[in-house]
Amino acid sequence: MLQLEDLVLAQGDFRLQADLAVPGGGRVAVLGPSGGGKSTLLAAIAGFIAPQRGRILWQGRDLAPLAPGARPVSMLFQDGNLFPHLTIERNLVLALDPRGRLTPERRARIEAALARVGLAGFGPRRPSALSGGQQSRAALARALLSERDLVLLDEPFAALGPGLRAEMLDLVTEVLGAAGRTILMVTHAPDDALRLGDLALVVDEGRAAAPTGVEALLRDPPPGLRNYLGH
Ligand SMILES: Nc1ncnc2c1ncn2[C@@H]1O[C@H](COP(=O)(O)OP(=O)(O)OP(=O)(O)O)[C@@H](O)[C@H]1O
Repeated sequence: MLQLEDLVLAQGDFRLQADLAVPGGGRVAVLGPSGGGKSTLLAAIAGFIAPQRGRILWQGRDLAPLAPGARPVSMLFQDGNLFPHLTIERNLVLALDPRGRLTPERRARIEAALARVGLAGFGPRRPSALSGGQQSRAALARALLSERDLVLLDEPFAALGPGLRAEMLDLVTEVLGAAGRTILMVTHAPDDALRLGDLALVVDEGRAAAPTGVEALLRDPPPGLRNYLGH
């Protein structure tokens, strides 16, 4: 379980409060208007922003003393998930060894992860030789390899067309969901929220609300979300 206990985050004049829990293995869409604080929330969980107050706990353990790299968190952004000068294989080995040393055993694990996301044989290529969708798949393979319990996705597929986005979300559910990962994904698209899983949380007016059922939330959205969704 991920617990945000009496949390207050600050970015300049902006303040965000959260007091909520996400069940282990949950797949949660993070919804809310632009500038509401969705990225701020994820950045704090990943350890890029220190809370002003409160605690972030994973399985009862306070994450405060842990630097971002030591947290049980892997993060996917819209861009910049892969180092452009490294092959896919070299990018992926970083999930297994921070110094990037390839061994036959690591090579085999990388190839298996690539096959899992439909990229068998792509290891020797550089990211620039992959399409946008393939790059997203490679980033997912890295998250799978890293074996970190919490996966935070900040609009990772926003640049992809609707068909490809749906495919990637199914892959997230199939590959990371099946591995028991707890997933928080920022999205602006209600369809994506429904596709990801059964929970959603709203970040609006300085507060991150507790996760609730995504279908009920979208059927009867709170006022801030209603305006944002154009209801
Ligand atoms: N480094 C910073 N310094 C000062 N203010 C910041 C900083 N980063 C973000 N903010 C402010 O914090 C607020 C929340 O931003 P955040 O990026 O978390 O929102 P968001 O919900 O992810 O928005 P979007 O959907 O547009 O990506 C905004 O008002 C933003 O201007």
